[in-house]
Amino acid sequence: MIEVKGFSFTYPTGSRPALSDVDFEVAPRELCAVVGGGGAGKSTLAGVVSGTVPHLTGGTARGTVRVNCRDLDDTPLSGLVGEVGLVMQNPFNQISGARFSVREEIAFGLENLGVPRDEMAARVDLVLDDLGLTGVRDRSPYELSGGQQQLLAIGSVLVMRPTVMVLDEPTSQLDAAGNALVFEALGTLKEQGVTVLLIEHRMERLAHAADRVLVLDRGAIVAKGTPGEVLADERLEEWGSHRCVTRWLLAAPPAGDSGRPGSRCR
Ligand SMILES: Nc1ncnc2c1ncn2[C@@H]1O[C@H](COP(=O)(O)OP(=O)(O)OP(=O)(O)O)[C@@H](O)[C@H]1O
Repeated sequence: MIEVKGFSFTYPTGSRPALSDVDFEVAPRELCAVVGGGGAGKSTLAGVVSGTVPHLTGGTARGTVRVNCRDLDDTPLSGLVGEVGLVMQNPFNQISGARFSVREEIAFGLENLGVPRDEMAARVDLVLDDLGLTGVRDRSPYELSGGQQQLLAIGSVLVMRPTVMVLDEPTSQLDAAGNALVFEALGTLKEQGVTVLLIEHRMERLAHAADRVLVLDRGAIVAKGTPGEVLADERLEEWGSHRCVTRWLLAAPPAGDSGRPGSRCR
């Protein structure tokens, strides 16, 4: 579960806040998409929820960010391993380069944590199966397509069993086939109970994939709601995002939209 309340942040060299008074929650098993134009604050928000901002960047922050009821202000980055996973734009940059096969690459993080060999093998096989990578398990990560490499990046995070995953434009470097693979994987994450924050500038797939959509503009949330509500908003273009009005796009409400699942912190 992600809870962000009254959060503002300015980079050390920033002349204005990158995020201003941001408020939202994402419940367990929910996929919340964040859209907005260039410089709206999307990647900064991804960094905030994954704990790198302001821990690694410095800067001035106000407000609270809690993940699974833990205040990130008081939690060192090492304390988030296994709790929050981050997947970035370019899958190529996320491959360690230290392992020869897909299977070994997925096992890499578990090896570093000293997870026993049998458990590690079982967890890796499960992730390979969940993401449809079993057929390429013995291949070099560098022989995979862009979409498969992004699945590998997702798998390397998923194997750590995070309860929250943040994906910062995971499809921006991929072709249509790669896009489809990643969006399919997002469904798998949700099925496994992962809370997902997806930064995405392309709207096409959000109508069916997201439970909630937030629109950021110059650091502030200017709209939030179901995909049907937000993607049909005439102001989207003003905010630097393209409006999606085609009937087929909004025809089917996303699964689970009738009520928000999940729990609250006490
Ligand atoms: N490391 C940094 N130091 C100073 N300012 C930064 C830094 N990173 C981002 N900014 C500024 O913070 C604001 C928000 O940037 P951010 O990258 O979060 O937006 P974005 O919505 O992800 O944009 P894009 O879609 O272009 O990647 C921008 O004004 C940007 O110039």
